Amino acid sequence: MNLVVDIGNTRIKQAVFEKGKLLYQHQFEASQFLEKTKSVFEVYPNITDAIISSVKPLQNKEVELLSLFCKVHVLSASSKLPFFNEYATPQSLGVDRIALAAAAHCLYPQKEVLVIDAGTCITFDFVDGHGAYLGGSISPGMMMRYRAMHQQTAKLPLLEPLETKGLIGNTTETSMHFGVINGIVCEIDGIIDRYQAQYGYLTVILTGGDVHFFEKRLKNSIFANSNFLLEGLNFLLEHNKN
Ligand SMILES: Nc1ncnc2c1ncn2[C@@H]1O[C@H](COP(=O)(O)OP(=O)(O)O)[C@@H](O)[C@H]1O
Ligand SMILES: CC(C)(COP(=O)(O)O)[C@@H](O)C(=O)NCCC(=O)O
Repeated sequence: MNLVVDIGNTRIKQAVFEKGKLLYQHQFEASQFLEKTKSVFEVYPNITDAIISSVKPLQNKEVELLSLFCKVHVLSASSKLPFFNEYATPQSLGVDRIALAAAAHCLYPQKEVLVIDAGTCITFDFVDGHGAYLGGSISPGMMMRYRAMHQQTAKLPLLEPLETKGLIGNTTETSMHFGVINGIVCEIDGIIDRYQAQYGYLTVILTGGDVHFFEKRLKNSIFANSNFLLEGLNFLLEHNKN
């Protein structure tokens, strides 16, 4: 059994896989790492290997704790990859984006795949049909847009995201909600259109914590998969076992 751990900028995601099948997945805050790690090994004592991917500086104690229970692979620019990494600065590429590219390549071999991760940031990552990861783009995520408008203006309130629909906001709140939500929807559809104009038919995956906000609002057809990154980590763990 494998344990995969994805430390994102907002939350930690943890999952257990057996023979490629996801048995369990859970999300929690960074402060709960110790407690959640101990409890996953209590429930799944047959975990033999783990992979940890962190977009934040990794604390030694996190790796040390996992190493008490099983063999641990820390995902980095030096890990063995199942795809060709053509990012011009591979050392600076986010390890979460490496995992997304691995899932794209392993789940959709010989296809052009665009992965959109709506998390703390919104990332676009493209893998071509020859198994080459070309890169993509990074833009502010949904919560970041709400927080930035509040923090960098005198009058705009800090709003919680709202699953509302409309075009013309006639209050401060609806203007902000429509600006954030419609802005992201148009951005995602517009970027998909541009990739399609360049590459023809694409498989498009939408993942990340905010997937539910956007999956039904897009004009392009996409596959929503909240566990895509975790699946990519499981492929990378298998690929890096000796
Ligand atoms: N319980 C939750 N705690 C924090 N964020 C949540 C929660 N549920 C949904 N979200 C949304 O998920 C987003 C983070 O997505 P996620 O993919 O977990 O990010 P990251 O991988 O960058 O940590 C937040 O911006 C927020 O809008
Ligand atoms: C772009 C990111 C901040 C996204 O992080 P997330 O929103 O998934 O927490 C992360 O992948 C990162 O720190 N990347 C480093 C820069 C790069 O990928 O080129």
